[in-house]
Parts: sequence; structure tokens; C-alpha cells
Amino acid sequence: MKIEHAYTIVTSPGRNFVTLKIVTDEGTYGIGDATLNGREMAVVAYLDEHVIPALIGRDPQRIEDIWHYLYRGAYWRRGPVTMSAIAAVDMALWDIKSKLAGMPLYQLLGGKSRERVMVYGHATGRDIDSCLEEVARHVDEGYKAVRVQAGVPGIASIYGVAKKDGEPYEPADADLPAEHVWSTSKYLNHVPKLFAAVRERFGDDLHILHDVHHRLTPIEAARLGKEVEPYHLFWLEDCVPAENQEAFGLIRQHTTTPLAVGEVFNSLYDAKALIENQWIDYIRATLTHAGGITHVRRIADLAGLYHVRTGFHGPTDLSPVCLGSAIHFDTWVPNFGIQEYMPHTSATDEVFPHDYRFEDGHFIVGETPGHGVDIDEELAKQYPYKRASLPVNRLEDGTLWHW
Ligand SMILES: O=C(O)[C@H](O)[C@@H](O)[C@H](O)[C@H](O)CO
Ligand SMILES: [Mg+2]
Repeated sequence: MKIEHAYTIVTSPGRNFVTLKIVTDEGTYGIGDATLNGREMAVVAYLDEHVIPALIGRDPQRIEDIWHYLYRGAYWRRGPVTMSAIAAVDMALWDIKSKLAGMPLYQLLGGKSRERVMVYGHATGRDIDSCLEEVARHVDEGYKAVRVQAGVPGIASIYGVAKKDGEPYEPADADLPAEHVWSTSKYLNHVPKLFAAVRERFGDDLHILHDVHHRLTPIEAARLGKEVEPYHLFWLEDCVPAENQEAFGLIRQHTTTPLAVGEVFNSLYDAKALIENQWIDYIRATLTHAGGITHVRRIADLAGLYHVRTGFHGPTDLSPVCLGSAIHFDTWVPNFGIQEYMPHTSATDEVFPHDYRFEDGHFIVGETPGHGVDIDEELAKQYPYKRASLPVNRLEDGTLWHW
């Protein structure tokens, strides 16, 4: 069997998605997600110009060999563009292999470790009260875990909080980056009140999560982790940027609040010290940005040795192809923690028909051979690419800060 042709599909049903389709000479095809929010066309160029021509004629069943061919063979290793391109190939090849086997992907990985996959939803509000209303809506919809983000008095607009209450937030909201102004002291003084209010209204059983989006220094993160211990967070996410992995060692010395990181990671090497030193509790590297199923499986296996569990990134800017594949992975992986879930728009769901389903705060994996997600290419054509950028963040004095 040979790869006969492959091509990229860019579609924007509300937001941009990049999909790679690989077709074999026997007619079986697989699709993979290659969406890198705000940098979509860089991955398209990498795939079209460098990867696809080198795939033609190869045996699609040699997933491992093709992975190393693309990783080692490029000489220029790692990086989000390279690893998203490799991930898309990998996801498409696993899709093909599972279709050839006539099995859903989770069976090829080793079968079910659980019946269903717990997810967390997003509650955001311009202030604490409106955020609590959103938490209530999620609880009514069955969610067992909710990420809470609220506006902070004195900060005009803030990452992760929707412009309008009741709507999802969209990080890539402008043609060129919008500028936000950030104040660490205002945030740190305010945010513990949010968790106190959630616990008071919803009791102890609801899992609450929070994303700091890389905005603190290690000692500030330590202070936050320590102050919120009474509210028993499920996790505190991305409390500092993680290029310096040792920073988490410092935070860890001060707090028992569980720590999650990894949505911008693209390789095991981004997480190696974090995992081996047990500085984190959840690893969030995703299939699309960290080299696909083949590589993320290695990250998860290493993590498992150190009591670190998975908590895949799952924003709307990863396509249903990534989400569907992630649900298979989550159903199999022994050290599963939780799966992030931001529902896609109905236009996106129509472009990407899928067989996973949400029920009572969990995802139930589908039984279709493959990863269970397809693309309607005719419909996809109706939504042309539109450049969209993530914002930048500045301190009140104008200093460019972490986003
Ligand atoms: O935890 C999350 O879901 C994230 O932080 C996202 O909202 C990212 O900011 C986005 O995926 C960037 O493209
Ligand atoms: Mg995040």
C-alpha cells in the first residue's frame, strides 16, 4: 500500500482550521489537524512545500518510521510549526491504520481504560457574579468540572473572559494583534475572591480550575497557589511561562495547589524536567501541537511514571479532528486526568462530522473505525481563510508582557 496523494484544506467556519488529508492507492484516507492558532499558513506552507512531496509513495502503515523520517530527517528539530505538521501526518496515518483494521482508534492504542472521559467547561464573566451565573449554567448542563475566569476591577479587558457574558471568548479576535493592559497586583488581590465565591455557592464537589496564562513570576505564582489552597482547585494552569522548567520547582516548594502546564509545548523535551522532578501534576501538551499520537503517547508514558496525569488542551482553536482523536487517546491512556472542552460552533461541527458525544459532563468515544471525524470538503470551501491574530499584553507602563 502506498500514499497516493495528500493535501491541505484551510477552512474558516467561524475561525481558521487547517486539515491534512492523506489518500492511499487503495482508496482509504485519513485526516489530521494542523491548526496553529494565528500562524495557520506557516504550517500549510511547511506541509505543502516540504512534507507532502516527501510522503508520496511511502507505506502509510509505517507510522513510526514516517514520524522519525519527518522529525530527524528535517535536521531542524522541534518547534510548533514543524511539530504541528508532523502531528497532522501522524493523526491521519493512525486514522488510516484504524480504518484498515476496522477498529476505532482507542482499540489500536490498547483498548478502553475507562467508559467515559471527564471534561471541564469554561465559565467566564465580566465580574464574579456573572461568572457564577455561567458556572450555574454549566452545572445545569451536567459539567462536573468548570474553569472559572472573571474580569478584574481596574483591568479593561482580560484574556479568557468573553466580551459578552454567556458567549465563549475568542483569543484570535483581530486581524493584527489587539493590545491588552495587565496588572499583576490587581489580579492577585482579586482572584482568590472568585474561588471563595464559587465554593460558597456550589459546595465542595464541583471541580474548579483556573488558567493564569503565563502572567506571573514564580514567587507570585507561589503566593497565589498558597492563598487559594483552602478552595481546593483541581488545577492552576500556566501560572508562569515554562521555558525555564526549574521555575516550577520554586512554586512547588510553597504550595499544594495542583499545577498544570503544557499547552504551548511541542516536545517531550519541553516537559522532561517538569515531569521527572514531579514539579507538575498535569501535562497539557496536545496531539496537534506536540507531534501527534506517536509522540504524545511517549510524553504520557513518561508522565505516568511520576504520577503526572494528562489534561489535554481543548480550545475551539483545535479542530474537531484533534478533539475526536484526543477522546480516543483519553479513553485509552492509563494516567488520564481531564479533557478541556470548549464547544465548537455549529458551522464547525457541520464541516467536521464526528461520532463523539457529550453526556453528563463527559465525552463518550465513538465506535466508527478510525478517529471518527471526517471533513465535508464542499462545505469547507464556503468558509475562506481570514487572518486572525492573538492579542499581545502590556504592563500599565507599556512593557510588553507574557500572553
Ligand atoms: O487553556 C486554554 O484553552 C488556552 O489558554 C487557550 O484559550 C489559548 O489561549 C488558545 O488556545 C491560544 O490559541
Ligand atoms: Mg490555557
